[in-house]
Formats: sequence, C-alpha cells, structure tokens
Amino acid sequence: MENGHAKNRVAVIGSGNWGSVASRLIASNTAKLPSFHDEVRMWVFEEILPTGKKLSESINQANENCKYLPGIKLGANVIADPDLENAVKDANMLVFVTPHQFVEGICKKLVGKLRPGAEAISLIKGMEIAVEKFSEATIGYKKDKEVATRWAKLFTTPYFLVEDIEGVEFCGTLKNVVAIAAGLVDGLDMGNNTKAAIMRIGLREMRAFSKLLFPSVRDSTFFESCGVADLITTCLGGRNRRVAEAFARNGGKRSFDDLEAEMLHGQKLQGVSTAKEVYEVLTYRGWQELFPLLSTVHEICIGQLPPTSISSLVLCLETSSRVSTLLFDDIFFFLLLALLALLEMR
Ligand SMILES: NC(=O)C1=CN([C@@H]2O[C@H](COP(=O)(O)OP(=O)(O)OC[C@H]3O[C@@H](n4cnc5c(N)ncnc54)[C@H](O)[C@@H]3O)[C@@H](O)[C@H]2O)C=CC1
Ligand SMILES: O=C(CO)COP(=O)(O)O
Repeated sequence: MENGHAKNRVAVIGSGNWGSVASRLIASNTAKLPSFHDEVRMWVFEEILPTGKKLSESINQANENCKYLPGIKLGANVIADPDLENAVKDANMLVFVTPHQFVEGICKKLVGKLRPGAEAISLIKGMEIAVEKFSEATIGYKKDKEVATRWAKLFTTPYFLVEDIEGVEFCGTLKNVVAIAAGLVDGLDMGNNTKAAIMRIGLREMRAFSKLLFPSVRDSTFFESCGVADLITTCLGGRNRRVAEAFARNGGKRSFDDLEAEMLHGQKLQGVSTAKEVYEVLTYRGWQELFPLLSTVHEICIGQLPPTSISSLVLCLETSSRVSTLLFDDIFFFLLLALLALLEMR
C-alpha cells in the first residue's frame, strides 16, 4: 500500500484505557506521515455514561475518553465509531486492542467485512505514552520485515523488532498471571524480597511454558521490553496486581469479578482468565508440577486454595528453582523435551 498509490488507513478496534492511548499515539503519527491518512477510526464498544450520554458521542464532542482515559486529548483526527463494520471498512491497517475475552466475538463479526489485503496487529504491553513518559514496545512478526517496519512507523517511541511472534505473545499473556501472584504477596504483606522471588520464578515459568509449547521461542525475547521490563512494570503497578492485593486483604472472601467491577470501573483484568486458560493446558499436558506458580495462581483465583497458599509456594521456590534451572540448561532442556514428546506419543 505504502509504495503503491493509495495511503494507508488505520482503524483501532477497542477504546479502553490502552485502546485510547494507542489511538492517540497512532493519530499523532498519521497526522505527520504522508503515507497515512490523517483520520484514525476508533471502534467503541458503546456504553451509556451516568450522564445518559453515549460514550462514543462524548468522545467525539470532548475529544477525550472521559471513562477510560480522562483528562487526555486524543487528537482531532481520532473519530470514535460505535459501528464496527463502518469503523473498519476503509482501513487496510487494523489495530486490535480489546480485552482478549472479546476478540473472538469481534473477529466473527468482521468476517467478510474487511478490505482485501488488510493487515492487523495485536497490541501488547504497557506504556505510559498518554502522558508522554518514556516507553518502549516490541513488535513480533513473521518473515515479512517490511510489514513489521510499516507498523513500527505508527509507534515512534523507541522500539525494536523481534522475529518471535509466539514469544512476544506469551510474554504479554503470561506476565498478567505473575502479576496476580505479586499482588497476593503485597496483600499478605510478605515484603519486597518475596515479590522479587515471585517475579524471578514467574519469568522462568513464563519462559519454560512458552518453550515447551513452541520450541522456536527465543530466550532473548524474555529480555526485551515485552518480557522482563513489562513483567516488572505490571508487578509493581498494574491492575492485576492491585486487584489481587485487595483479594488477599479480603482473605479471598470477595471474588475477583466483584473487586474488578468495584475497583476498575469498567476496565478489565486479564490475569484471572489467563490463569484459567493456562491451567487447562497444564492439566491437559500433565505439567502442573513443573509450573507451581502458574498452577497455584489459578487455584487461588477460583477459591480452591486460600490466598495464603502463595506463601507455601514461596517455601517451595527452592525446589521449583531447581526444576527451572534444569529446564534452562540447554542440554537437559532438550532431553526433557524429547522425553515429554516420547511420553505424549505413548
Ligand atoms: N492498559 C494497559 O496498560 C495495557 C493493555 N493492554 C491490552 O490491551 C487490551 C485492551 O485493554 P484496555 O484498553 O486497557 O481495556 P480496559 O480494561 O481499559 O477497558 C475495557 C474495554 O472493554 C470494553 N468492553 C466491555 N465489554 C465489552 C464487550 N462485550 N465487547 C467488546 N468490548 C467490551 C470496554 O468498553 C472497554 O473499552 C487488553 O488485551 C490488554 O491486555 C496492553 C498493554 C497495556
Ligand atoms: O498489560 C496489561 C494487560 O495485558 C496491563 O495489565 P496491568 O494493568 O495489570 O499491568
């Protein structure tokens, strides 16, 4: 498209906290880049505000998402559109940025509605771009570096590209489960050393889980912005951490759903549902014992274990550490993979 005759057109699918930040950032770039149309269509899941006004109308009038990103102007070229089909129909570059539980339904609605040759990116990992503090992002891509570079133009903060799409996806997905564990530790006042241990073990389990499922996943991806940097950010300050802290302080008596609704005002947690999805894989593959942190978080989230079980987990860290060390020694790791493959074949 860029080297052809028409300009690129961008639609952002999602308008929550990060969706609004991304739209703002992208719109500031499309306004400057001659190869892009200025306008950025932002699909809004329509909501009625307490004032009785529609969220999409309020965004277009105030040029601000008063519910999910109050106080920040989005840019005059961001147009909120509650009609999904209309929002995407002219776009050749789609930016998906909704909570993952809604993606499937959205994609079903998009079948047959997109421009031929349209490309899409799934946005992962957190930045503080809305207030223009330093931030970085990692774009995972497969083979076509030209496409990845075109996408990178939309995000002018310092970035780098990683050709490890599964690794990048797993980093962004699994760190939310580790953030729940970090929040539990905070809620139980277990201190910073314990939280650091959770982050260390969490990173190891993230890497081991990803590599067992996709042997092509690269170790180095976990040391990019999408890996260790995002893990630290989310464990120090994120929503998953915050709600998990409240869950532990309430002794597990109030559900995550309740606390999410009360504390986040419409924003969504990813860690609890991700923990469930990961647990299903661990159970299916018989890997629970290899991943004590990922397993325990889910069992705590569903009330099968009390929040204090995170402390027993910490006591077992030495053991899990030994398992992880084994996992990441190259020779042993590949032997283990071969053994697991043999066991699965039986
Ligand atoms: N906030 C952050 O710092 C970051 C978020 N992300 C990812 O971006 C994605 C979107 O997150 P946020 O923009 O923060 O969302 P959010 O949690 O701030 O807001 C929730 C969004 O979901 C919408 N929604 C509610 N019910 C819906 C439904 N039935 N169908 C479709 N949409 C519905 C709401 O209208 C709202 O736009 C998530 O996958 C998140 O993991 C990634 C990096 C950073
Ligand atoms: O990256 C995010 C969602 O995937 C943000 O999560 P937290 O706000 O919990 O850090």
